Amino acid sequence: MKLVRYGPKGKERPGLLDAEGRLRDLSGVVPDIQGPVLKRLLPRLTRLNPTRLPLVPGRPRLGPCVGGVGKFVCIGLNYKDHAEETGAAYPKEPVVFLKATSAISGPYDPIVIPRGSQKTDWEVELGVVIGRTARYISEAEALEYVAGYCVVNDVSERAFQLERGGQWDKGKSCDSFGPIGPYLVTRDEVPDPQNLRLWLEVDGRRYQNGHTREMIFSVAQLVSYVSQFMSLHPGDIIATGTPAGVGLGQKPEPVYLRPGQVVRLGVEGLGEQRHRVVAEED
Ligand SMILES: NC(=O)N[C@@H](O)C(=O)O
Repeated sequence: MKLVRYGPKGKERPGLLDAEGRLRDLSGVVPDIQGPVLKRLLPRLTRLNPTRLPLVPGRPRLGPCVGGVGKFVCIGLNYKDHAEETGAAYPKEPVVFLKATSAISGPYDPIVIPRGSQKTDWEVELGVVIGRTARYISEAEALEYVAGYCVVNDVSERAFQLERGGQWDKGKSCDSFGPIGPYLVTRDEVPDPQNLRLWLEVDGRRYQNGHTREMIFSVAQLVSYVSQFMSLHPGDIIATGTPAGVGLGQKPEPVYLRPGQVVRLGVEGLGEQRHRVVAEED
């Protein structure tokens, strides 16, 4: 099932795409697609007949595919080719950092270049949405705690991240730096999260072309690993790292986003995002 949230920013309603790709309203079934609701909704989905749900007229904006996200956990350097392009050593254990949830935006919302930024960059990633509270879980059971998957762009300001001291979070958390969606694709539709192509283009030029089989730490390993350090709750998201081809890694010189450019990215079976790049208004 492809779950969506549609409508104006901050007033999104729950919906789903039916077999013909038409948008249906889910608000008679659940108030939103988020944490505790997600936990209740998932078992009911198999019994739901989408053709009985009201069709949504027009083409409303799609918002972030999960609302009220409690934690946006990110994994760094999880693809060898990306670690190499940034000159970093391969991690011996997953590199974990947090992106502020205020960075979350919709799949077609603009990417806003923050004030003072010269180095705003892109990162296509497979996003994992947690469906059940996970604490000290094993790798073998980890995928049972996953509600589904979505496309994530881990937008990053490299100077804020790498040149301004401290940890990475400052360069990862600016408003609009966490587009998620268009869909939350439920786990039953993604039999193997390690078998998905992922790609990203800027103005039609393909920069990233990766595959989740190249991850250093698999989705199951990551969910289990993170759960050893913090409890994961329904609606929490783990962004699983990016393959090679980010702007920072371009040769002979890095390439960064400029206002007016268009970024498109996708993960096989999970849909595509499209963002216009704009400057922050003073
Ligand atoms: N370099 C960097 O920020 N990397 C990551 O976020 C990543 O590997 O996904």
